Amino acid sequence: MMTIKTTNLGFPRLGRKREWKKAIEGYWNKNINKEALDKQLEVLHRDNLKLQSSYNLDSVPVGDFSLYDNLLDTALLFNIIPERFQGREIDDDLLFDIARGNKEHVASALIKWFNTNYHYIVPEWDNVVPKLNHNTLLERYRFALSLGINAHPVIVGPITFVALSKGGTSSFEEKVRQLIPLYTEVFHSLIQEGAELIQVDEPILVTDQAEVLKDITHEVYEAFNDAKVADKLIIQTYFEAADVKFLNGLPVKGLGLDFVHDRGNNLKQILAGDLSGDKTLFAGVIDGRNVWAADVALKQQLIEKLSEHVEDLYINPSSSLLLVPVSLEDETLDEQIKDGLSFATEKLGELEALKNLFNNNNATQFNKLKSKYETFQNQSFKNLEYNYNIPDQRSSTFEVRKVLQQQRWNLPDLPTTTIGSFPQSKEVRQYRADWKNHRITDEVYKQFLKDEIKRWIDIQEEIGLDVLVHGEFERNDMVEFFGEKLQGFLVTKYGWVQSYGSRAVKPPIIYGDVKWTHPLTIDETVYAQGLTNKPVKGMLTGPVTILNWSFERVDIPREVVQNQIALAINEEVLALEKAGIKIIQVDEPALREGLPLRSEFHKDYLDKAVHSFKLATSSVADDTQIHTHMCYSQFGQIIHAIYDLDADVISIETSRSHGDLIQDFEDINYNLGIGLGVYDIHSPRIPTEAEVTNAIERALKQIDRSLFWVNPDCGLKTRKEEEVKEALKVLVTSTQKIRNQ
Ligand SMILES: CN1c2c(nc(N)[nH]c2=O)NC[C@@H]1CNc1ccc(C(=O)N[C@@H](CCC(=O)N[C@@H](CCC(=O)N[C@@H](CCC(=O)O)C(=O)O)C(=O)O)C(=O)O)cc1
Ligand SMILES: N[C@@H](CCS)C(=O)O
Ligand SMILES: [Zn+2]
Repeated sequence: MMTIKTTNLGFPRLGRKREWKKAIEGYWNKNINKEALDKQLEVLHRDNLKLQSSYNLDSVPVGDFSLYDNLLDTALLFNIIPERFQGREIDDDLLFDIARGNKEHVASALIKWFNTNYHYIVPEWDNVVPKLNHNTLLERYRFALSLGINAHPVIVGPITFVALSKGGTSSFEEKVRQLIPLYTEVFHSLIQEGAELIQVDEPILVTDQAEVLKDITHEVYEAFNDAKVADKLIIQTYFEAADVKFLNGLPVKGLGLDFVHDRGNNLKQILAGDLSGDKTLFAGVIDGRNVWAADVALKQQLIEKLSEHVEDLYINPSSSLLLVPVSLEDETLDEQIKDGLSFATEKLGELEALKNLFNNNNATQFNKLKSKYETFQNQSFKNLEYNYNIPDQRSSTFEVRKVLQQQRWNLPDLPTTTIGSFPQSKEVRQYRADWKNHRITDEVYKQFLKDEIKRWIDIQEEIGLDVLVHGEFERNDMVEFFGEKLQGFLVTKYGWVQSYGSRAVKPPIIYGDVKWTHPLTIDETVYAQGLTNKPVKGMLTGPVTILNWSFERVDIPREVVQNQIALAINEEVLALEKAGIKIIQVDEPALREGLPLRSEFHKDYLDKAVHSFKLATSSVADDTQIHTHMCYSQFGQIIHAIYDLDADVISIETSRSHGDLIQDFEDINYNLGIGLGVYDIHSPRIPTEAEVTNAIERALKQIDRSLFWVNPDCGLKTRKEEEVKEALKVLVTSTQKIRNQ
């Protein structure tokens, strides 16, 4: 049996107690200076490297640590600076301004990293002059060497970098060609410093785009070969299967393939002999984006199979561990469930156990993990039940429902509303933290929530909105909150995962059958409704989003879990309706994110998503109005599925995409209620009346006026109270003026 080696593709930068977030926000808020920030981050970076190294990895990744986002780091390295920020010194303050915007300029766009809930900063090519700036990757590599750690640099590859960029007049190929000498220079510098492996992330090569990118991919890696750097490069892919034969034809040292999310297709190609003997394989055998302990016995078999076809084998997580929490160590979870879990640190332990089994014939760790896995599996958390006898179709058509709903509410022309959340102020978060830590009683916390709801109902009435919301003050997050209340979920204390910049989420863990056992949102919603004669919209998160933003079990079909969640949400929808709440919004902002990276799998995904949304929402009476909301979405590919949801009203983010998105809806003759986001909530900037009026009027040229609603792009939880009040006043005033015309 050959010797195997272990490595990693990236580690969470947040820190066990979110030290990274606290340091960076401390600097932004001017609580610490740059020197202190650098010092704190250096400690965290060093600890991350040392921790990984302590698991006997043959190589530890370096370059994954960042002050905000890796794609942004690469953009700065190659001087791809947005035009409006050009001319400034290339330093960390520039990096933060590009990521967050400043008084003068808007930030660069944030987009989901493939099918994950992590967001990267989109590089902008307008009027850029690519060149090599300060070589931060070399600096980070030297840092690892100075700690005596055997490390390999990680960088996003040129094909993926350009594919995820926007702007500029040059073609895709021209942009890539401009980058070749710059990448080459960086690779040279690293090799000179002693790098034996360089991990070049090219996840774009597992998507539908891979086919048309073959020629340029070939050209780039041949050029690296001519420059004598390719023999150190590993082309790293993840999240889907790659075309192994094609990648094998590139003159590089090795390939990184995902053997967890590849639907078996990477393995098939390896077994078919598509990888030649001179290539090193970096096999992603441990799930890098879920929290379940590996079935080590199964992994042992997988490694055995691979080793029969590969001469030089590394095993590693299937993707960067950025997508999972840092460590289980601080969690006080039910031991039975804890046995079944594995966060980033524990995953490194799984790799070490497998390595010791194969190389040293030492099965001690392996047997321990195997027995834990079996203990967890033998528990009866799941019965896979989801029998149901409820409709997945509204009983009447939209035309009939619309008349009945209008009779009930008599809403004005162009009704105004918001998306659900109001500011999660420091005070709101502090009250919740105090309540969770038993520093205040349930009564005090509940009274605070009531006061906050009342204050915001009054504000909404004063501003003149038509459909009000209670504000979501009782929620830490739109998914974690439901995870806390539904059976079958558990929530962690420190299981944070970076979502964008310094913002993190704590995805709940679905460990068993999901069930609704008691009302989730009734108290707050009914209380809010009792304070006003205007309708208050109930506010729920939909099954597709709850599933996507949780860690789901991998041994239960997704469809089963999704439908179990749908049934639970359906119970809540009916409970709200029974309590007199007849407008109910079921948010699905993650519907687009979960779309498979290969179009051949889209239909199956979308059919199941639509079915579960309809299970959750179709049981209501005709005159109950179902809303849904989506944001961060590129709608083109999923527009038909959105129509099929048959929601009475959809509110969507549009302000950043201007007219394009409205066109998508017009193209399919979308004929249901539609609320267009008329201003960008990610920016503290207050929109002008002219901007909002213009957004509404432009949309009304394409959308039937009787179907049209006016709302912000998304929830307002990250904004300050004054910003929200001012912006909503502008929204209502602009709408009223258009009504009166
Ligand atoms: C719509 N978005 C969401 C996504 N995914 C989700 N699961 N949820 C989403 O809403 N994906 C796409 C986008 C991403 N957008 C965001 C927006 C905002 C955040 C965010 O603000 N995250 C917060 C953490 C929020 C939270 O859960 N807070 C808890 C705990 C608060 C806390 O830190 N408490 C302190 C003590 C109190 C204090 O002093 O402040 C502590 O425990 O130490 C709560 O409110 O109870 C963030 O800060 O990162 C994320 C994604
Ligand atoms: N109702 C949620 C949706 C966010 S996507 C909110 O308003 O925050
Ligand atoms: Zn949203």
